[in-house]
Amino acid sequence: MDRTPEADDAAQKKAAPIELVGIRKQYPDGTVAVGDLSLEVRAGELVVLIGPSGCGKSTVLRMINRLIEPTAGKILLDGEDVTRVDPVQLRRRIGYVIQNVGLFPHQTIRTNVGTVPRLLGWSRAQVRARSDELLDLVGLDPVQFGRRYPQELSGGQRQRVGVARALAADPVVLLMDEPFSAVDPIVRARLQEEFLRLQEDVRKTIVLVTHDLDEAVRLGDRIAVLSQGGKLEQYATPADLLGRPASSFVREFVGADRGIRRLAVTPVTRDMLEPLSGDHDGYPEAELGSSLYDALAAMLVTNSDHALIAENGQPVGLLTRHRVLSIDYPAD
Ligand SMILES: Nc1ncnc2c1ncn2[C@@H]1O[C@H](COP(=O)(O)OP(=O)(O)OP(=O)(O)O)[C@@H](O)[C@H]1O
Repeated sequence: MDRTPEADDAAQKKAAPIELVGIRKQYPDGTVAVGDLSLEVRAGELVVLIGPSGCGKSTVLRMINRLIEPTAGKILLDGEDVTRVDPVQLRRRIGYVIQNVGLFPHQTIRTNVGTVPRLLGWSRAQVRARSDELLDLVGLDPVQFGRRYPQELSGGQRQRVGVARALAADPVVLLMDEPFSAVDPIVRARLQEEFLRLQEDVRKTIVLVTHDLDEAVRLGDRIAVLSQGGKLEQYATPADLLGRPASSFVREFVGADRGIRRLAVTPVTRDMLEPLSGDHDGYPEAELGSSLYDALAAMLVTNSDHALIAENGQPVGLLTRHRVLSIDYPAD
């Protein structure tokens, strides 16, 4: 989507940066869930926390909105130390979406979405207008769904209501803990797509926890890989993480099929192309900037060794199957 710098500025003001400085969480029984973690998340950035079960991902997330109090360290939201802010006030600025959504079963969808605006003392008319606007934004018709109860919705629809509710008071940060894991893989892929489009519009600062590397690669601007005790193993863009794992832990974590995953985050660029020559009838087409994965898939489906690459509909060169399969892997 094209955005003017002014529109970007306006959007950015609705999001705030987060900085974790040496945070630690030791539970009363002595378990060190997070030892010493520092991480900065830029305003409007979507950062994914990933790592093996029990490595401290949820603990980190819940320290940001103070559902869990850190044992040491600082968490700065827009430069302000969150431990000095009243937790209730803080949570109104931070949307929180969890796996099973946690909708109130005896309230209608519209009432569920309006929860925080109501707490903030908005008028009935304002709350209703905002709820309907949000339902629309997440692709649910307010007329059709507004008066239903949560159990009258599918899992995927409930998940969208959870996102709408978290966005209702226009928070500066959205925390999401396994938001899409309760739905089947097809619905999940659709929700992820819709969510990315939504993020284009709202540009919140988002910290999302997942177990699913494909989800991390698809959604994250940057991915933080954690190991036990909340140790930060690598913090990088999806392409960097897959292309240059920083340690043997990360290499193992991203798995043997990282090459294929990497194709999905590497765009077709001009320097990969061979000049146009002769007859290219029958070659599959792909756009410059589309992923190598999509270009390769088109070649495989048509059993062709070449794809015709176009920019704005105009052919600009040829990509070969060999070139796709020989993208560089910097020495690990
Ligand atoms: N209240 C508690 N008391 C003691 N230990 C706890 C408590 N809550 C969590 N832990 C421990 O802290 C560690 C981190 O837990 P956390 O839930 O943050 O991990 P996670 O990475 O989100 O795990 P998962 O992916 O399985 O959800 C785990 O070893 C967990 O057993």
